[in-house]
Amino acid sequence: MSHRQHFAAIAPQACDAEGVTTRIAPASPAGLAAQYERGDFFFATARRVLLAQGAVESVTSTDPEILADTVTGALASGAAPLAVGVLPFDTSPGTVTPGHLVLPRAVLHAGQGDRSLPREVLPRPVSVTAVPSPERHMAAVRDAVDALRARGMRKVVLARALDLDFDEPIRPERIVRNLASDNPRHYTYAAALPSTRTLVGATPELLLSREGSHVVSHPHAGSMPRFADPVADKASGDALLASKKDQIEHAAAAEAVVERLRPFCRKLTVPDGPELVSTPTIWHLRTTITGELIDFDITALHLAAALHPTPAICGTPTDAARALVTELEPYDRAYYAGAVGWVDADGDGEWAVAIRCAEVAESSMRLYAGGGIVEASDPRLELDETTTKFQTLLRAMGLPDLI
Ligand SMILES: C=C(O[C@@H]1C=C(C(=O)O)C=C[C@H]1O)C(=O)O
Repeated sequence: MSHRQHFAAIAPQACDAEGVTTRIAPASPAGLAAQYERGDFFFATARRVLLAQGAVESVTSTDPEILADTVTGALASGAAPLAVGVLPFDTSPGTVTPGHLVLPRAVLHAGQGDRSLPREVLPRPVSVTAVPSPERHMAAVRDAVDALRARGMRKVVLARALDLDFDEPIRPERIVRNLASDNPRHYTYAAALPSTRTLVGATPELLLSREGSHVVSHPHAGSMPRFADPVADKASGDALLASKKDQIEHAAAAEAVVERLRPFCRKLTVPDGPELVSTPTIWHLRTTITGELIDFDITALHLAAALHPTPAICGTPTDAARALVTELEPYDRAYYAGAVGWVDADGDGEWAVAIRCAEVAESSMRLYAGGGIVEASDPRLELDETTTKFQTLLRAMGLPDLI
């Protein structure tokens, strides 16, 4: 039986009888972070902050093309100035996890500015479970390397999860506020999922932005840890730039983004090689790809759906890598390594890669972290890389020493 729905479910929301979105006067970035509540959509970038509340309509489909077309139609009717939401990791035929967008009841914007708020305190978990165990993850990396060779594949991205249980409710608001002040140059996000869970995270990686005819994507791939000692820190960044293994891993991601953008663009600008960038916890290789669109009817959401999943979070070739992820990871990624963002009635929008994140339930949460595996990958270093990647969330929760 196919789980694919060849339609999008459009649900008018009963609580919003008037079906009109209110735009509220510009607020301060810190003010919007302070206002965010579970159930809202929050998206903070280096340039602006968006807070969307309530829903006049929601659009849900397992087919990303149908989702994008349906959202475009709903926005054209003028019900709301923009739509916000998530795409799952698996958007292939047969996926069980739908993309989900809402046309919000209220949209609040803020421009650049200070967004630091008093540090929020979160509880300590009563139990921590690694899924799979660190040993099993290293074994999966070894299996992945064997499979890459046996199947003639270039790269696969393997992730692991961390399940935390608490003896009191978790307030995602607090995590979001800490993430937003820790990561002012990146994309801090919170999105209500079709389950009652909330996806929260702070990612450095832009899948796609569209502003008029101008499109930008910056795939990240290749990672090394940051260090408190400036000499060790610089050496780690330099080692990343010089690492052949990481350059190979990166090239797979950058080349795929260029290939997938090419049919949509009359001009594409691609630098000769990647640059070194950092988050507070990790160094990355990044390529910034810019283009000029041929057809203005292609929205940011259509483009994001066409690019996703990139080899930065899946692998190369895509279908074989996705199948290997399903074979080797003992859980369904759901929205981890999906995309999160917004699209407006002009087709403009921003979609970030949904990594460095957690799915937050009532009193439990699951954190995810993955890394690209190529033939030269070392299982121990890959395990350490995922440990470093968990730090974005763990620091925001005041738990830097948890694992
Ligand atoms: C998959 C993740 O990160 C991705 C994998 C990277 C890598 O393998 O070097 C780098 C950046 C991200 O595209 C993650 O953080 O979970």
